[in-house]
Amino acid sequence: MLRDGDVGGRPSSETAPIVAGRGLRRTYRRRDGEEVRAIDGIDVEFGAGEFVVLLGPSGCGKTTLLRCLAGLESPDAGAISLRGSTVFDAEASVDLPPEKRRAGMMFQSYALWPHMTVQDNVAYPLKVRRAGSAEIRARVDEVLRLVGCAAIAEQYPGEISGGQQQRVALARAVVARDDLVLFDEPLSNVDAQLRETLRTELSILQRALGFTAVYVTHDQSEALALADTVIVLNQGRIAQIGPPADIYRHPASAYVARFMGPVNEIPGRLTRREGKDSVTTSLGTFDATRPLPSDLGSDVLLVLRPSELSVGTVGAAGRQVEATIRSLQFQGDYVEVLVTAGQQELLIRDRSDQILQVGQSVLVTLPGVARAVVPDDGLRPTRLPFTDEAA
Ligand SMILES: Nc1ncnc2c1ncn2[C@@H]1O[C@H](COP(=O)(O)OP(=O)(O)OP(=O)(O)O)[C@@H](O)[C@H]1O
Repeated sequence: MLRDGDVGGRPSSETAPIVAGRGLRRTYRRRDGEEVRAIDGIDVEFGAGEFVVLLGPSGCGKTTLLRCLAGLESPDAGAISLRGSTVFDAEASVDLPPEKRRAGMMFQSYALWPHMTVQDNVAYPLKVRRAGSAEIRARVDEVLRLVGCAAIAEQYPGEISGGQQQRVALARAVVARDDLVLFDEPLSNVDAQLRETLRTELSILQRALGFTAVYVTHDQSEALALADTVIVLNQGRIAQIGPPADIYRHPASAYVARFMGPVNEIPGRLTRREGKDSVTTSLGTFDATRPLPSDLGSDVLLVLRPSELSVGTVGAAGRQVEATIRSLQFQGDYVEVLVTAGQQELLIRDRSDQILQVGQSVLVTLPGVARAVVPDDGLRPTRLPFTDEAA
């Protein structure tokens, strides 16, 4: 009964992806007349039960893409089909409204209605779809139990905590049991600790109910924690798409590497030894763990995460270089150590309990191989902490 809406031109198919978008483009004209391509030729395909995170800095087009899928925004070009049925096609002038796309939504801007109780808020999407009252009651009870809010069903939003409000909003987004739920930074207004709790709960709920989730965030740790597939956007285009571990360990560009967390970027040149791609840097030559897409002799950056380096572990596997400690910052679980090795600054996450001092000469152990190598874009990160303090 909840699923029999008219959803568009072509018949749905069992094997079709839940979401397929091709050639999506959306241009805005600013007040000053300048055109902004918020999304610029995007192709995507999401399967059943997949958790997809759209990730990138402010203004990269995440929200525009999500709103196009939701039907809240119309692309200028391209086509979108949901479950094999066309819901948008610029050429054929198909553009179904949001209520005909059968997608749950949890958007920052979709706050709970203050004049309705928790259970009425959650029941709303079912009422819009004209579900029967017994069905509504059963669904609302079930989903409020799932998000741990059964006891506050009769309260108004103003009478419950921020965390409870988020859980109720989540309940409202999933109550219709749509196989697609869209999230736009749903946790950005809650404090860090609660955000982690809520994202764990969301992840469990998504696996339990099995819907496809498309989730917008600019928080890379949220993306790594939640996603089956991360799509990193850069100026309206896809910079990289893949499982979180792949994107983190094998970034395709310096842009992606930097966005996924602190990095050491060691400039080098692509070389080959004994038939293997390698990178020659001021700290030595490192064999690549996989063939590199760049040409022999081209300028590249060897990308090393601070946790891949260690301080003072003589005899450890890998390559050791002499360095001087420039700065130390205690972070609880680890100490962030900034060293210089020749002209190269290196940031290290040291998890040992050793006593270190600024100015101390140490051996730093680097991995023996190059796992992440990207074309050198000529930019250098400004995010290394302590850089100003380093002598
Ligand atoms: N209604 C609009 N009118 C003009 N420009 C817009 C409009 N909406 C978005 N833009 C522009 O389109 C680009 C992409 O915006 P979008 O909101 O999709 O980015 P985002 O990655 O979601 O950013 P944020 O994380 O800040 O929400 C930005 O340059 C933005 O300024």
